[in-house]
Amino acid sequence: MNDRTHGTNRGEGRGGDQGRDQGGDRRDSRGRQRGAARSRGAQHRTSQAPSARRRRTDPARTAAYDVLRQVDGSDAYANLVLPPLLRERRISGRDAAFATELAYGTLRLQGRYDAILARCVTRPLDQVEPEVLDVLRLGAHQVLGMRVPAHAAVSETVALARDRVGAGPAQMVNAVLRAVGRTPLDGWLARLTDEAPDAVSALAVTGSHPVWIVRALREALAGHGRGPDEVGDLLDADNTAPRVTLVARPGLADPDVLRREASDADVRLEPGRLAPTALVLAGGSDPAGLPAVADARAGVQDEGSQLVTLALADAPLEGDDARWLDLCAGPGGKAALLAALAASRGATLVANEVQPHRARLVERALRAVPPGVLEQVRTGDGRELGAEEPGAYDRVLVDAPCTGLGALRRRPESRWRRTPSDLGELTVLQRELLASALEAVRVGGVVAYVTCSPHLAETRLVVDDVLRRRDDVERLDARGALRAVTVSGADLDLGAPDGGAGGLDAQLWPHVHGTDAMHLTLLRRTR
Ligand SMILES: C[S@@+](CC[C@H](N)C(=O)[O-])C[C@H]1O[C@@H](n2cnc3c(N)ncnc32)[C@H](O)[C@@H]1O
Repeated sequence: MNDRTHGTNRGEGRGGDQGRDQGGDRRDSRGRQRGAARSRGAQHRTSQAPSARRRRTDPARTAAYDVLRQVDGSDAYANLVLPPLLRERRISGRDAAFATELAYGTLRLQGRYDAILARCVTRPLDQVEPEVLDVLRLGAHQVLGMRVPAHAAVSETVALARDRVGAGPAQMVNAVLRAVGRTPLDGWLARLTDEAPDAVSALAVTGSHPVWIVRALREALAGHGRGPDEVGDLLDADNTAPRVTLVARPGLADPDVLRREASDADVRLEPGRLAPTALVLAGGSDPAGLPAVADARAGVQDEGSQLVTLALADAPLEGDDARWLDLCAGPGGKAALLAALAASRGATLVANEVQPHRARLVERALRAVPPGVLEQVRTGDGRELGAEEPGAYDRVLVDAPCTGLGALRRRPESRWRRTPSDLGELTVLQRELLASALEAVRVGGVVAYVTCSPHLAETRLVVDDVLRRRDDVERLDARGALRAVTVSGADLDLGAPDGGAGGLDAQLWPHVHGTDAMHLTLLRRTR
C-alpha cells in the first residue's frame, strides 16, 4: 500500500476543498444554505405544528440527485443535464458550484463509493433500489469527498431520502451513512486496498475506474514513454474537476484584451501554461457570458486541444498552403481555431462532419470567422472524402471519434459506460478515416491524426497499421511540432521517446500537463 495505491489524496483534497469552498458565503460549514432554515422556519411557523413540519430539502442537493437519476435511469450525460436544470431552478453562484461538485464528484467516484457502501449495506448493492443507491452515493461523497461534516451530510441526505424515496429508506440511509462516516477516507482506502485481489484491482477500486481502463492506461503510459506507475496520479487527475480553459482565437480575440474585458465582467482569467492562445479561469463568474465567447471570437477549449491544432497549423510544409480540411469537425472547437489560423495565412477551410446536428454546431462555432475563410461545412462521411477529392488539401486534421479515455475528468459518467467492446468498431473507423485523410492530402501535405484517448489501440496501432499498407507516407516529429507552438519557457515533458513510433508521436496527459490526454501523430504524403 502506498500513496499511489491510495491514489486519491491529492485529487480528493482539491475536490474536497472545492466542494467546501463552493459552499462558501451562502453555505455554512455543514454544506447547508445559510439563511435557508430561518426562511423555512418563518414559512412553516405560521402555518404548521412542529410535528407536521416537513423539512424542505436543499435545492442544490436535490438538483444533484435529479442529475444522478437521469444519468442512471435515462442514460443522460451529466454535463448536458445539469446546466439547464440549474438554470430552470434558478440555482446559481456557489449553490450551483456545490451542486456541480456534488453531482460530478459522486459520478466520478461512484466505483469507490459503491465498494464502501457494499461494506455498510446488509444486502448486495444490486438489490438496493437505484433511487436509494443514488442517495447513498451522494451522501458518501459529502462525507468522504467534500468534507461536509458527517452529521450535516447525514442529516441533509436523510432529508433528501425522505423527500424523494420515502421514510423507510430514509432510516436505512441514516444508518448506512453513519457507518460510512465512522471510518475516515484513508481508512476506507486502506481497507479496500487490503481486500483487493491484486494491485491493479486495488488501484481500480480506490481510484474509481473500471479495471480494464486502469490496465489500458498503464499500458498507454508505458507505450508512450512514461512509467506505468504514474497511473495512480493519472487516476487522481481523472477524479479532479478540470479548470475551465478558454481559447482566444487568433485574429479574432487578443488574449490580453480578453483578460481585461473579463476582469470588467468579474471573470478572472490567467494566461494558460502551455498554449499561447489559452486563458484559464482563475476566479469570478462563468466566462460563458463574456461578449467574446458569446460571439465565438473565443470559446471554451482544453489547452491540449489547442496545442495539437496549433501544431498542425505550424507543421513545416513546402509549397502551397492554401486549403485546409477538418475531416471530423463536430462540434467545431478545433475547426474554429483552425479557421482563425487559416485566415491569418490566407488559407481556406473545409469542415466536414457526418452528423447533421453536429455540422450545425460547427457552423455556429465558426460564425466569427471572416467571410471567405470557411469554404464549406460539409455534412458527409469522412471516409468517402479522400476518394471524392484526392490530393485536394495541404493540411488535414483527423480528430477521430474515440473512446474519450483521455477526457474522463470532464465526462463524469463515461468511464462507467464505456466497455472494451467499443474499441473494435471505433478502431476500424479510425483506420478508415485516417486512410481517407491520406488520400485527401496532396503530396508534400501534412495530416494530423488526433485522439482524446491515449489508448494504444486507438493511437499507435491505428497509425502503424495504416502505414504498414502504404509506402507513400512518412511520420513527422509531432513532439518537436508541439514544443514549437508551446509558450516559450514552458516545460513540455513528453516522456521518453516511444520506440514504436520512432520517438516522434506526442502524448499529453492530465496528470503531467493539466490537459486532456490528447494524442498527436503528424504524417506527410511523400508521393
Ligand atoms: C472527437 S470528435 C471531433 C471534435 C472536434 N474536432 C472538435 O474539436 O470540436 C469526432 C467527430 O467525428 C464525427 N464522426 C464520426 N464518424 C465520422 C465519419 N465517418 N465522418 C466524419 N465525421 C465522423 C463525430 O460525429 C464527432 O463529431
